[in-house]
Amino acid sequence: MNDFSESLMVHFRRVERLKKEALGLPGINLNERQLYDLELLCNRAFYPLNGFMVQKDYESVLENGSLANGSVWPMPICLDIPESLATSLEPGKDLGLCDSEGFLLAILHIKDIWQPDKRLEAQSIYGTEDEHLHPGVFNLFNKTESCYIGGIIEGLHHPLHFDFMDLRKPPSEIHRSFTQNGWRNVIGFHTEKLLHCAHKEMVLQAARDARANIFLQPVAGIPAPGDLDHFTTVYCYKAFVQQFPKTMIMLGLLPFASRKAGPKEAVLQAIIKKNFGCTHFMVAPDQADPFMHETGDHLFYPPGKAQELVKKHGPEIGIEMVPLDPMVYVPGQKRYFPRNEIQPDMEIREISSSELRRCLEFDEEIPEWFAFPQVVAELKKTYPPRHKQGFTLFMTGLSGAGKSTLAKALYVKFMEMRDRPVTLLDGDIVRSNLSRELNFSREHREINVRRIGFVASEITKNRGIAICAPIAPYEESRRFNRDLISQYGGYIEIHMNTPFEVCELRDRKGLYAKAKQGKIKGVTGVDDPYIPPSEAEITIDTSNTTQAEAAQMVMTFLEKKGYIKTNGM
Ligand SMILES: Nc1ncnc2c1ncn2[C@@H]1O[C@H](COP(=O)(O)OS(=O)(=O)O)[C@@H](OP(=O)(O)O)[C@H]1O
Ligand SMILES: Nc1ncnc2c1ncn2[C@@H]1O[C@H](COP(=O)(O)OP(=O)(O)O)[C@@H](O)[C@H]1O
Repeated sequence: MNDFSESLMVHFRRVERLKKEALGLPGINLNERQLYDLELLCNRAFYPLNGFMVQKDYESVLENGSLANGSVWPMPICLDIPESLATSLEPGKDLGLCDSEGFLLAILHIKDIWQPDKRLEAQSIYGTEDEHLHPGVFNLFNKTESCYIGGIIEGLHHPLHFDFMDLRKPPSEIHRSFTQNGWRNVIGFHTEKLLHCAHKEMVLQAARDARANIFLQPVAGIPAPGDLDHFTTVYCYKAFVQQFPKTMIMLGLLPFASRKAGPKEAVLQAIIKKNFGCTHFMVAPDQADPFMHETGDHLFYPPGKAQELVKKHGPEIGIEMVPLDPMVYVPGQKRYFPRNEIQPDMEIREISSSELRRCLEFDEEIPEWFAFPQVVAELKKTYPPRHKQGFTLFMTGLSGAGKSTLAKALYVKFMEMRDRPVTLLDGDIVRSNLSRELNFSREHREINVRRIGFVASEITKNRGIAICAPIAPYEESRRFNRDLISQYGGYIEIHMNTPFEVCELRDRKGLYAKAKQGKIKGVTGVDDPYIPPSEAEITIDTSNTTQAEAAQMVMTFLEKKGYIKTNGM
């Protein structure tokens, strides 16, 4: 047996022994954030940490920005557990750490269990206790359990990933590749943004100044609402890397749960980059700011603070800070300039991320000075122009307001267009198929409406047209659906605000008559409320609008917003 197979055997025996030991252990299924932390603890990206923090390290981090032994460490890496579990555990015992399906990944040898002072933590790490001002504080107060548990970890398996395995190499392998390639100076570039032409100039400038190669390490972590899916971003990064000479740059993904703690998080990123073998670390003025996608006036931390703090701790960590100076395009000279070198008389060009998204949605050209065509091609696969995206028409209103009639008219129009699959989710159809067991209580109506929203979101995601026509009397479930569906395509709420008296007169199903006679209770508009939508895209009163006019109003809206092209209709 050679050395390699022998060490593999030792590893398998250890895993088998630990698995047996773990059979009788209490266990906990980790959430996404905890899994990312565990992965970086196990693969040594968080070196010198060898487990979730113990109490004295945690307190020292909050007080001094270092571990109890004095080595720089800016933020807690703690495992939070509910109090009910904490009271059943004790130091000296073990806890199994599992993924969301209960698959055992590691064993924690418990050293400490304590209740943290979250206000103190918020103030020390984020610089505020106001959860409305900072998403990291919001998560700490609302999405973090009340007890922390610390101790050394013995890893059995790495958390499972099925995507981009070639880009998920651990620090030891990446470090080895640098050495094999003969790279002595390597600049780590940690990013969560899409990268375009100006970024290439910034990276080239930094590489020239430091005579270094580049390790581009985008974050594969927990997406914020409105973020692109990470499949698209990774393909964009691959396309970006192709713009450099092959021997200059290497791409790797970092499984990392960002806390958006600005300067302190930038120091943590610097430690991680050092552990991957980088000698330099590129830091943006707004690095890890919770509002880094926005303009300078909206940032939470003072611009440049992250660069300052990394520079200060760089010598101790063993990594040199390289400032990433934002560049802008000057069309008069057909080149990029650092923003701080722009003179008042120089004309500059920029495209914000929302502007870029708008250009993609309306199929407008994206200038080559801004983005590489290969990156744009990847973005276009995810953001097809609006007329190729899916969308949901969500009609809401009293029974008899004209929802089904309009829904059917539109269904026929879209079927005639034949460019996207169309699904009609009328209130009655849903009630007799998806929601047969539900009644008309508030709770059941909310479930019913959310179910419709879920189905519509799947249809929209797959680029179809969903036409929904429930009463949907409450704002909560309508808002829930709006937020869910708009992630995948268009969401257009149509308020059918036909007056109650008109609906009552129509009473095609005899619903109102039965309510009047006291035969049924909880009828919307009679003895159950209808809360009108506050932000409907279209409002239609069918007491003074014909069926054809109502359909035309919707089609005109869709055309104006780019969701349909009506030539030939
Ligand atoms: N108590 C009560 N209140 C309101 N409506 C009632 C009730 N009982 C039965 N119906 C009939 O059920 C049809 C579908 O209702 P929805 O599923 O759209 O309602 S909800 O969105 O869940 O509130 C709805 O269909 P439409 O007339 O097409 O709106 C009603 O005719
Ligand atoms: N734009 C309209 N103008 C006149 N009558 C309408 C219009 N839309 C619907 N109606 C009539 O109102 C009644 C109820 O319409 P329906 O579409 O079934 O309402 P809902 O689905 O909101 O309960 C039907 O008899 C229908 O013919």
